[in-house]
Amino acid sequence: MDTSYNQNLARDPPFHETYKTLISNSMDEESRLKITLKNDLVIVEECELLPLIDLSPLFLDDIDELQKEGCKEEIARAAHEWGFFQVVNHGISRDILENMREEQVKVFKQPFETKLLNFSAGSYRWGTPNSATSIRQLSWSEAFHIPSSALSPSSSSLQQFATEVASLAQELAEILAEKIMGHKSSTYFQENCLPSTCYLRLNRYPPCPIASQIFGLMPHTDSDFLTILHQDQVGGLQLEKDGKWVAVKPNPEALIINIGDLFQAWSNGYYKSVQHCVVTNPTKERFSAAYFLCPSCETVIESCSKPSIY
Ligand SMILES: O=C(O)CCC(=O)C(=O)O
Ligand SMILES: [Fe+2]
Repeated sequence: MDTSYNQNLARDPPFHETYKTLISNSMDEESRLKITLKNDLVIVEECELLPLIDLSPLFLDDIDELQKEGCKEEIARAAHEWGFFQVVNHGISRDILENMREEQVKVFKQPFETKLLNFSAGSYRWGTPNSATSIRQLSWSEAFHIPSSALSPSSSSLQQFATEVASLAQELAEILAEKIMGHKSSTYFQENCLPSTCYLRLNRYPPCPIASQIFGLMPHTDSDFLTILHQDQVGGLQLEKDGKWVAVKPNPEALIINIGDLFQAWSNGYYKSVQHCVVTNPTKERFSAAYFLCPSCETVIESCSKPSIY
């Protein structure tokens, strides 16, 4: 066995050992039924259609109002029709993104035992809680879940990323609110989504030897207002569109935005919180970082129009 393999073993969570029974049961089941994950919903080719929005009109001073409004309209339309979109010229520099990723890789390179020390504090998780009864309920990934306010200056590139991405999230949320309320909105998101309630999730998806059968991250919707995601170039993110899984093609210049359950409720169903998942890769590890715009538990969320469907 070579050294790099040993190093990987030391840092990877013990998926195989822990889920031995579920994995071997599923192997038997697969050979009997010839099923794979991909049979659940039809997969279309990597999606070129996912809206890609140039945000530069929002940040340029010498741009006319019409162009700004056009950009805001595009954002609202994508949130309504897809619940997911990509943005370029988002104002977060390549340096900040690269430094954040470098720091993220270091955090995950720690030995598994060291990462586990954060487990009880709730900031580290791997796999899926013991409740899984089938291999399809497992996630082949590990993650750090960090409230923005807990980022220490020693993790300055993570902090810098969180600060920049937080202000982009606020800006997008205000635009979405403005478009649905029909007037410039207030400071609602600034007041209710504070650094202590918003958080950063760093995800790592180790290569998976049984990639066709197991999710990297099970299908779910996000429960926040909106999420901003930065993924690497490996790919694996899929979202549900018209009853199909659509693969999101990585774009090195883009950040991915998705609407969460709270915005869906707040907008009375106008903006869509869409199911998404991550599929595993047999040979490559994958990293992503997500910022979740969340209010405090006391915030009352009411639909902005009546009759409310929630
Ligand atoms: O890793 C990804 O691409 C998606 C992550 C995600 O959906 C999440 O952390 O909620
Ligand atoms: Fe998600």
